[in-house]
Amino acid sequence: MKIAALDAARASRLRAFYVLTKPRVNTLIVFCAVIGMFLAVPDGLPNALTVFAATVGIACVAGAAAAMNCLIEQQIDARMTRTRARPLPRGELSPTEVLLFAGVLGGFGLTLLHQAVNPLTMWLTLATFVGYAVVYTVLLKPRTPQNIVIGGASGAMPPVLGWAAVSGEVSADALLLFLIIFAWTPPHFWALALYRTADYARAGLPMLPVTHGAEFTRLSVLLYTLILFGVTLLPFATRMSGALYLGVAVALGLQFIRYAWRLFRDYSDALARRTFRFSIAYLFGLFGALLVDHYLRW
Ligand code: HEM
Ligand SMILES: CC(C)=CCC/C(C)=C/CC/C(C)=C/COP(=O)(O)OP(=O)(O)O
Repeated sequence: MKIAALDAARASRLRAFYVLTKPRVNTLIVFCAVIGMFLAVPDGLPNALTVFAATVGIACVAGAAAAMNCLIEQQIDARMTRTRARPLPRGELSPTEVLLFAGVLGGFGLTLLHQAVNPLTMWLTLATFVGYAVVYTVLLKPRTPQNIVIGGASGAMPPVLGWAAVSGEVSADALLLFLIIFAWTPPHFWALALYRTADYARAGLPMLPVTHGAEFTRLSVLLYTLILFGVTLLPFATRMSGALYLGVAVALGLQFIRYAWRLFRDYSDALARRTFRFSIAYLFGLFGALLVDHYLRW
């Protein structure tokens, strides 16, 4: 009986560490990095060991960045309905444990990238970590409603990291992939912020719907969705990708614009929630199409 209770306590602590790494968000982050690795090889497949080490390394550093964000924002998280069940506000883990966990996980990831991938990828991943855990979380998020536009630069880095891991350089094509996620982030986040405005206001965070109101935010979502549509045409325009990619990008893009237009004209929290969920399926679909198109043209 006692042993069973101990096992359950250990399992729940392990689970708490896992939750700290924001595994669902980071699944898409790592997915985009892996696609970047495959697209970096003009014809053929990337080296399997490099792909494996880079994937594990980037995932570990991204998990460490998420844990640092949870550590820095524990008081804020305690005030928001969406985040108050996280391990720190619930008291499941101590701040020291979280700091150690982030240090070990991030240190392992960076060492792996340096030793088994290349130093460029390690430095770019470290810069992405600092961009999210320090520049976005500490400096921008509590200060300006443009926090996620500027901070989005670190979220847009994963395909660049993947590209650098396999090719040892950052090419113009990799920067196109960066631009796609950079333009995608505002509609992704502001759709959520629209139906979580009360949460952000309670936490004292200057998110766009809190500082500029719902209507301005809905207009901003629509404008960024249009910009995103234009940006997603660039891989085809530069011949990086072919007709299959173009077809998927246009179909997904029109659907995103439809969501954003309806959100602008006829707002409801349910629609904002659906738009947010669609934004995630959209990015999975778009990056999936880049990969399939790459190998069909090969
Ligand atoms: C500054 C940039 C970003 C901000 C502020 C942001 C914000 C958020 C927030 C607040 C959530 C809800 C998380 C939760 O309830 O636990 C979320 C969910 C999510 N985000 Fe983002 N995001 C950003 C960038 C990204 C990027 C770059 C990706 C992937 C490439 C991404 C993928 C996801 C996914 C997959 C979810 C769904 C998680 C779930 O189902 O629980 N986000 N995002
Ligand atoms: C090293 C590497 C690849 C790092 C990538 C990490 C990264 C840039 C993630 C951005 C996506 C993310 C977790 C946003 C959450 O926003 P938030 O922190 O405002 O959300 P919250 O309110 O749920 O805490």
